[in-house]
Amino acid sequence: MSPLDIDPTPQSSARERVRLDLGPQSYDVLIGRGLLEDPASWEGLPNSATALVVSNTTVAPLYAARLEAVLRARHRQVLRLELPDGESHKDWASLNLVFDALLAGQADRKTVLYALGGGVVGDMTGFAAACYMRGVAFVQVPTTLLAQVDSSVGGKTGINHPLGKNMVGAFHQPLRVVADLDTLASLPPREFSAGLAEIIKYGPIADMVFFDWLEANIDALLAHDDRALRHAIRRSCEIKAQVVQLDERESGLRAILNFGHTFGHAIEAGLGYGEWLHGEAVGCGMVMAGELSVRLGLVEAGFVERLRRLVQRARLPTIGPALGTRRYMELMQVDKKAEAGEVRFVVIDGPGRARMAPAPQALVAEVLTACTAP
Ligand SMILES: NC(=O)c1ccc[n+]([C@@H]2O[C@H](COP(=O)([O-])OP(=O)(O)OC[C@H]3O[C@@H](n4cnc5c(N)ncnc54)[C@H](O)[C@@H]3O)[C@@H](O)[C@H]2O)c1
Ligand SMILES: O=C(O)C(=O)C[C@@H](O)[C@H](O)[C@H](O)COP(=O)(O)O
Ligand SMILES: [Zn+2]
Repeated sequence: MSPLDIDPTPQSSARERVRLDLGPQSYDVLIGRGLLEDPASWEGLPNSATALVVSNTTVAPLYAARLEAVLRARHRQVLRLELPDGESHKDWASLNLVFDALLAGQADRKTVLYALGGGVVGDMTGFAAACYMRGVAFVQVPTTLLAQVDSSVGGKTGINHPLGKNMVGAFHQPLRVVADLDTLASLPPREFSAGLAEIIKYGPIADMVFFDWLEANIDALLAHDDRALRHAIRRSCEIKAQVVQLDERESGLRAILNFGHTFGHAIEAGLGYGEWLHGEAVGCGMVMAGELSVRLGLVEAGFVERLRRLVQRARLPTIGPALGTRRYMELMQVDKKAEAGEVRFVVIDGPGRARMAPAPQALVAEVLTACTAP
């Protein structure tokens, strides 16, 4: 059997560990089953007086009690906050609810926040932790596939602005990431597919062996095959860790993790946050950015066909909404990678390699015409 094939063995209880080497801010990403209730997952974290579990109205009823039970052995006071669910609530109002809960609970500088949920909860909790008393510690407990392979790792935190995605935020690394695969059992299929988009992303930008593996195993992933899931999550975290270690604050290289996001964020903001999931917008955005790379003469059309096919097999859209070319252009101006008014895209510079590049407006317009609904 090739090492890339999946052996249909029963679910394993083994835990895996990916290390993010960031000097004094280094931390582990733990990946496995039963991690929420396992005291070993939390060993070594501070035993401060207060812990605040930040979750939302969907995830808290499913998993907060399990996490709190184990945290009660470590913290005298374990508080819980259930935020409203959804991308449209990744805003100042929700952020303020976190500060309200911290102040009402007399949280001090040693308080630890636990972000229990998907990327929305994780990004907001991290940002609240970065701000409260000018910075307290937090732990990521991701419960979506997308959060386990991407958002919980790397320390980007923040909220949306009506005019642009993640426009207000901070870099603030967690103390640890505890990714319990058991939580994925309750994840709706559409959300699972959204997570696959960020997994697929790592192939074209960094690892074509992984891309080949994804082509061979996308159906196993959709079926929640344990070995496939573990491999995909671990490899995604390894690649993200390598990139973040080299360029934590995105002065250059880290921008490759934004492949598909210039188009994708425009879709999310243009529709009003929440109509398309972040992963859906990124899946479609990667195909658009791939098409742009072809038009810039950087990669063969055949490669983008492979990417499009994989995105489709992951049950993600590849045709963007009909916002109109001018509106797309306006929305993309707000992208954080733009410099002096010039939008820069992450392009594929040959399979498995990415970089940032400006692009002539005419080519971007061509891509939008080819890849959006009439
Ligand atoms: N910080 C980063 O590096 C980074 C990276 C990628 C994405 N993001 C951000 O992450 C967000 C998207 O994250 P997401 O896809 O996790 O969305 P999300 O946080 O909105 O979660 C998706 C949905 O699944 C529900 N849910 C979560 N866990 C569940 C579970 N185990 N069972 C059942 N339902 C569950 C949530 O309540 C929500 O309704 C976006 O805001 C995006 O900008 C950040
Ligand atoms: O970690 C990163 O760096 C990423 O770009 C990961 C992205 O998947 C993620 O969506 C991130 O939040 C986008 O960052 P932004 O700076 O473009 O808002
Ligand atoms: Zn993303």
